[in-house]
Amino acid sequence: MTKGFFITGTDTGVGKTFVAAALAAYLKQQGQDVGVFKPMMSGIQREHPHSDAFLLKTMSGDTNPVEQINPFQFDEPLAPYLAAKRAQREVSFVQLVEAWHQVRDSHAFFLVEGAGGLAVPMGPNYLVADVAKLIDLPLIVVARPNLGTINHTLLTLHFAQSKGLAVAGVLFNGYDPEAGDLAQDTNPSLLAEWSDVPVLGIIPRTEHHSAQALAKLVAECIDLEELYAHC
Ligand SMILES: Nc1ncnc2c1ncn2[C@@H]1O[C@H](COP(=O)(O)OP(=O)(O)OP(=O)(O)O)[C@@H](O)[C@H]1O
Ligand SMILES: C[C@H](N)[C@H](N)CCCCCC(=O)O
Ligand SMILES: [Mg+2]
Repeated sequence: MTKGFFITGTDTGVGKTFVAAALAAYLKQQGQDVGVFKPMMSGIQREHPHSDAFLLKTMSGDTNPVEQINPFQFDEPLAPYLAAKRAQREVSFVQLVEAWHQVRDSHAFFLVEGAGGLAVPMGPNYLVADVAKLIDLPLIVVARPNLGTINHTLLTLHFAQSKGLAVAGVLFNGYDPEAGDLAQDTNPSLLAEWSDVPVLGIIPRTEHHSAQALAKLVAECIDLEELYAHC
C-alpha cells in the first residue's frame, strides 16, 4: 500500500514544487525512502535545473530515471492537455495509469505533484483531479497567503470534495511580512471558520532553497503530526 501525498494547489505558480521538494528534502534528511512522481510537466525541459522533475529528483534522491519520474513532458507553457495537442500528441488515461504503475512499487512513500490546480485538463477527457483520484493519496493543497486566496482555496476544497478526494490540509506558502497585506494574518483563521480541512502551516518567502534550508523550513513551519495523521 503506497503512502504519501498528492501535492496540488489553488493555481499554477503557488509553490507545489517548492513544497514537494521541501518535504522530500526533509524526509530524505530523516532517512526515509521517498519517491517522487510528476506525471505531466509543461513549459520546461526535464533536464533544466529549475524544472519540477529535476528539483523533485534532486531533493528526494529518488534514483528512478527522470523519464519515469516525469513520463510526459511538453515544451509549451500551457495546460498539459493543450500543450500535448499542439504538439500532435495525446496521453490517454490508460497511458498515465501505466506510467504510475511502472514506479508506484519502487518506493513505500511517494510525493506526487499535479500541474497547476485541480481542474487543469491533463488529457482529452480527464483533469488533474482525476489523476489524483487514480493515485489515491491524500491531497496537500498549496495556497497563496494573501488577499484573494480564501476564494481560490474554498473553491479548490469544494471541487476536491465533489471528486471524492481526501485532503490532508492546506499550506499557505509565500508569507511576506513586508507585503503590507493584512489578509495574510487573517486568512488561516478565516479558512478554519469556513472549512474543516486543517491548516498545516504557513511557509514564509525565502531566498534559501538548499536541501538543508528547505528541510529546516518543513520542520519549523509544518504541523507534521497533523500531516502524518492523514497518511
Ligand atoms: N516560499 C517560497 N519562497 C521563495 N520562493 C518561492 C516560495 N515558494 C515558491 N517559490 C518560487 O516561486 C516559483 C513558483 O513556485 P513553484 O514552481 O513551486 O510553483 P508550482 O505551483 O509548482 O508551479 P507549476 O504549476 O508551474 O508547477 C518558483 O520559482 C519557486 O522557487
Ligand atoms: C506551465 C505551468 N508551469 C504549468 N506546468 C501548467 C499550468 C496550467 C494552468 C492552466 C490554467 O489553470 O489556466
Ligand atoms: Mg511545479
